[in-house]
Amino acid sequence: MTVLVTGGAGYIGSHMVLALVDSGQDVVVLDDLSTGFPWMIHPKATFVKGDCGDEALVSQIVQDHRIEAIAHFAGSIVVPDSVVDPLGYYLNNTVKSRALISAAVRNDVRRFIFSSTAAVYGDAKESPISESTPLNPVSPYGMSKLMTELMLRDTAAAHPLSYVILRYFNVAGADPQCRSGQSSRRATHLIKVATQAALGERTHLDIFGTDYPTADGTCERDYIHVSDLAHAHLLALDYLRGGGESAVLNCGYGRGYSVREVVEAVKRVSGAAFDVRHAERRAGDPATLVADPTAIRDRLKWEAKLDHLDTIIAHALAWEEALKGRSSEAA
Ligand SMILES: NC(=O)c1ccc[n+]([C@@H]2O[C@H](COP(=O)([O-])OP(=O)(O)OC[C@H]3O[C@@H](n4cnc5c(N)ncnc54)[C@H](O)[C@@H]3O)[C@@H](O)[C@H]2O)c1
Ligand SMILES: O=c1ccn([C@@H]2O[C@H](COP(=O)(O)OP(=O)(O)O[C@H]3O[C@H](CO)[C@H](O)[C@H](O)[C@H]3O)[C@@H](O)[C@H]2O)c(=O)[nH]1
Repeated sequence: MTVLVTGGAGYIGSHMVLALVDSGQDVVVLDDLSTGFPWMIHPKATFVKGDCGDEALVSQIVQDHRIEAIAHFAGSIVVPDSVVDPLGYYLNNTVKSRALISAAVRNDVRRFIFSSTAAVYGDAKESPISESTPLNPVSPYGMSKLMTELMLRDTAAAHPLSYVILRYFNVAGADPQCRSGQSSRRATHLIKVATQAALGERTHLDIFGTDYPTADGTCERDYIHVSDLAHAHLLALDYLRGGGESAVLNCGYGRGYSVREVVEAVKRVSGAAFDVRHAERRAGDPATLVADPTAIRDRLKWEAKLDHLDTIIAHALAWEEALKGRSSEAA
């Protein structure tokens, strides 16, 4: 029995593949390499280059490899891009997820894990955010993910399919053994950008907005280590294998850090004093996004192991350093 990981050549999917292989499970990666990299694919995984929205291809993979569960990471992830190209995001994140879910149902795959996002909550009025906080995505990206959540819910009500939807807060860090990490040079995520500044790959770092209604005026986020997140996926898979009911679970630690706190921590951990500038607010940034992790702890018995900001930053720095040798390959 084998797990199909879509998007397994990308940042988070590659950590799921590591977690599966490390625990002795067989994996097929389906990835079109639009933002992923061939060298991110685990040598022990079977790789199929293709589109997760190609229902015939997915059906063939399921039959050839006796796929028991699908972990669906493939998608487009840049929030501002989704505002400029909503139809592209609805195609890649929603329409293609529909085809993948359809292939699962037609071929009797009964377990499905989906990468959703805190962006489904939009600018939430409450903190911390629980799964019952009202859903109000403010970007096509968030809406494209919410639509897939709803398709899964309705499909599971009509067919023998169970799912776990994981709503990630801010994913950061890299594999503690430095086997994978965030590799896109164009990444906009704060910790990635700050580590690049610390290593001299950027001239400076902009803090987007210093007048938010937070303790120090900068936005607060709940940063979760990518390997803790991958472990949550393993537990979700075991939970479904054990007959667990479909569930929607927030993934975060329940502790927020401001942009200034993150920048100071990157300076401390790296020992590098890079240039930090104050810039205008970035459109669409909520002031505070912090998860209430009660449900995932209760339901999956998930325990964070790497929940220290300095640990997340140290691993991100180590990966960024390792990437330097791959500068011609990372885009
Ligand atoms: N990075 C974050 O902070 C974050 C936060 C919340 C949710 N997510 C979700 O997690 C998932 C993984 O994100 P990531 O950060 O690893 O991004 P990523 O860009 O590194 O990985 C996405 C992978 O999917 C592949 N892909 C894209 N479209 C495809 C398609 N149609 N068919 C096959 N492969 C395709 C890409 O080539 C890439 O390897 C996404 O669904 C994203 O929405 C990410
Ligand atoms: O150079 C930078 C980069 C970011 N920021 C700030 O740092 C905070 C975090 O920004 P990120 O870009 O790292 O992450 P986001 O919170 O915007 O979004 C991420 O987390 C969300 C959930 O919380 C979604 O899942 C989304 O897909 C994912 O990109 C924001 O206040 C942002 O304005 C800066 O000040 N300077």
